[in-house]
Amino acid sequence: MSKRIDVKNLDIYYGDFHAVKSVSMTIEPRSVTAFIGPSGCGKSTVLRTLNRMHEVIPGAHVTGEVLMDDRNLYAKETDPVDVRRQVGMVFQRPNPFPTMSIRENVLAGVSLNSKRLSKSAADELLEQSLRGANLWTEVKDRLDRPGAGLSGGQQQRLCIARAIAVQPEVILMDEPCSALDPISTLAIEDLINELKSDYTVVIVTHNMQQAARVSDRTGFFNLEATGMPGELVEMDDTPKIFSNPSKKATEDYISGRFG
Ligand SMILES: Nc1ncnc2c1ncn2[C@@H]1O[C@H](COP(=O)(O)OP(=O)(O)OP(=O)(O)O)[C@@H](O)[C@H]1O
Repeated sequence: MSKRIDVKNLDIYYGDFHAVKSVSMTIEPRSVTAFIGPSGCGKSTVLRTLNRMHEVIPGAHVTGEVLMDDRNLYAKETDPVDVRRQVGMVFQRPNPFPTMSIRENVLAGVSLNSKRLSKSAADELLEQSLRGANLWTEVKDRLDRPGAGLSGGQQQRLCIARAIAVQPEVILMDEPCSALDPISTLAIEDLINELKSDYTVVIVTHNMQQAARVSDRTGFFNLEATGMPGELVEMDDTPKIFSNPSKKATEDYISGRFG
């Protein structure tokens, strides 16, 4: 598990609108990479191209390449459903399936991928995924209760357990803590730190302290003006980005001079 991603000359469009231009970067395996930058610069858009969720939007398309350990995710023969199984995603608002129990929520993706599991294999995967998401001890006595009955932070960890259950290589997180209180946020941050020993993790965050706390590498995105495409200004080791960035725009942003 855990793969490297190489993005090469990626241009991203919504119909005629050129949203992000010419992104090239490497995302290292077993590490956390954070995307930061002002609103509208394309952080979430870039994130969604890493598991081909972008193209689900009518008219949306990309040019360029996204390679996962040298396999082009946009090659003709690549099945986007398979890509999304290998590259899982966690969203801003926890989104457990409201009518499903905790158990069903965790195993939902596995059933969708039409894997038939024995009861004991399903139980094992359930426990392993919930433990991986640091939720097992809190829910082990109520696995058949609705997932929607958990607190916001627990629901987000349930969504992470659901993502882990299909055994992905990469986990994408789009502002996973923005709907959570500070205690739940810390729980998710601790979890992100643990997840990187098994997965490649990419997180979009508005919170620069969070990027500094959880990530090994940080990419700063920016756009020159409204209506212009966003671009990756620089990507480097997180301590370097926050203490001695190479570009003035990055320094202005992290020192709060704009954004
Ligand atoms: N579904 C869509 N259809 C058309 N344009 C879109 C769509 N989603 C995003 N955009 C546009 O693409 C650009 C980048 O948006 P994106 O949401 O990726 O930025 P962001 O950096 O993640 O912003 P934020 O920090 O506010 O979430 C913006 O101009 C946005 O309006």
